[in-house]
Amino acid sequence: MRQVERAIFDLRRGLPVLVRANGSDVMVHPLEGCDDEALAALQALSGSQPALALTRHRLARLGIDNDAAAALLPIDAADTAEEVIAWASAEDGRLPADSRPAPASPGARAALEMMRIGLLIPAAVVAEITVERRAQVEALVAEGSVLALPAEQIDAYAEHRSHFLKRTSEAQIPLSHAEESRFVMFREADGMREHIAILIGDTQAWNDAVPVRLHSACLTGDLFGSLRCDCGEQLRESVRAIDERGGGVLLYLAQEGRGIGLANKLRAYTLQDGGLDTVDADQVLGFGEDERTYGVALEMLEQLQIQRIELLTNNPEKLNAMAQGGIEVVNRRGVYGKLTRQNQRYLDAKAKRAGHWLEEVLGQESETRVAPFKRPVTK
Ligand SMILES: Nc1nc2c(ncn2[C@@H]2O[C@H](COP(=O)(O)OP(=O)(O)OP(=O)(O)O)[C@@H](O)[C@H]2O)c(=O)[nH]1
Ligand SMILES: [Zn+2]
Repeated sequence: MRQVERAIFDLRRGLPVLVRANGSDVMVHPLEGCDDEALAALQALSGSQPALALTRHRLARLGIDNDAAAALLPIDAADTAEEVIAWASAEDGRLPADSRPAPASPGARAALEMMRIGLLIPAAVVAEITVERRAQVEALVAEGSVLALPAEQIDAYAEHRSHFLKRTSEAQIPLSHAEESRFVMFREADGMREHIAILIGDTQAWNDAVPVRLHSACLTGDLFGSLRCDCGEQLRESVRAIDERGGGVLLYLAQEGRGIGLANKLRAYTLQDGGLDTVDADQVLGFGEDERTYGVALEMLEQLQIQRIELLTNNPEKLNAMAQGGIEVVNRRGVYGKLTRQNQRYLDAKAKRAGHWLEEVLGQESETRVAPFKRPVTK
């Protein structure tokens, strides 16, 4: 596992890494930080012409239907890094007319997975190592200049990361909306992300169905009171509501920007300023409408020995994730922030495109895509 973490650190610093997959090794360079020099270096080192690995979401944005999660686009020797970056992430990015996507190799798929774990733009330039260059590349790996790792390790990492949560430390922190609160910190095994469970009230006196809020981090809203979203108000309102209901848990999850990370969320905001809604802006960057998974939340609930819950959310996906993870959700309560001039478009998109139950805030005329909450069947 440690090799994956090291690789992600190198990629985040803009360095290429070598991914070994089924006997065909590929050199991977993140799209972020890719320039003409990097393209030329990748070509020289690998002995082959690099290609661009893109997600299905980005391909859809470029007008290409792709059943698989990713595909590879050829990069011609005459193409500049600026053009390649535009294909991968510009709102008006267009492919050359003769560009045809090829199926993504296991190495390319693993490359995109690393970009996602590293919270980079999910696009990478990959180049297959030719037989002639193999010895030279292996020498670089042996001397420690290039890091190498097998594609399977990256797949396994993505699958298992939620199962290695360590309860690291805790403390009593009285909050203005809930004086009796205890912060319990959990760290993922790789040390890259930390999540916090805030235990509110006297845990011995909690109701049989524990009020639970799963709150995904939003630095801009939670901390600075951004008016672009409703997160900060939902956070404080949840703490208050949990306290009022006799105590429960707020899981503060390191899933900034629906899982795409703060850097990408800021990019997405700039795209929204150009007219796109929150879902389309993420798609331009290569992301799906919601990149979050709730394995970490389920693991935290398990470690806290919570099995029956009342969930504070307007998001049907969270209910599904809990029910599918074996948690019994006996009830749902909405949690609302104020409607503002600046967040109306965002809340509209949440209701219309992701089916969030926001009629209370937006008024009855807002059409939501899903039926009201019915008690889900649990295992
Ligand atoms: N990518 C992206 N993320 C956003 C945007 N606005 C807010 N977010 C993120 O959306 C997430 C909202 O998380 P939550 O408040 O837990 O959940 P929710 O999906 O709105 O569902 P509720 O439980 O009903 O509040 C946070 O991670 C925010 O950072 C945006 O425009 N783009
Ligand atoms: Zn927010």
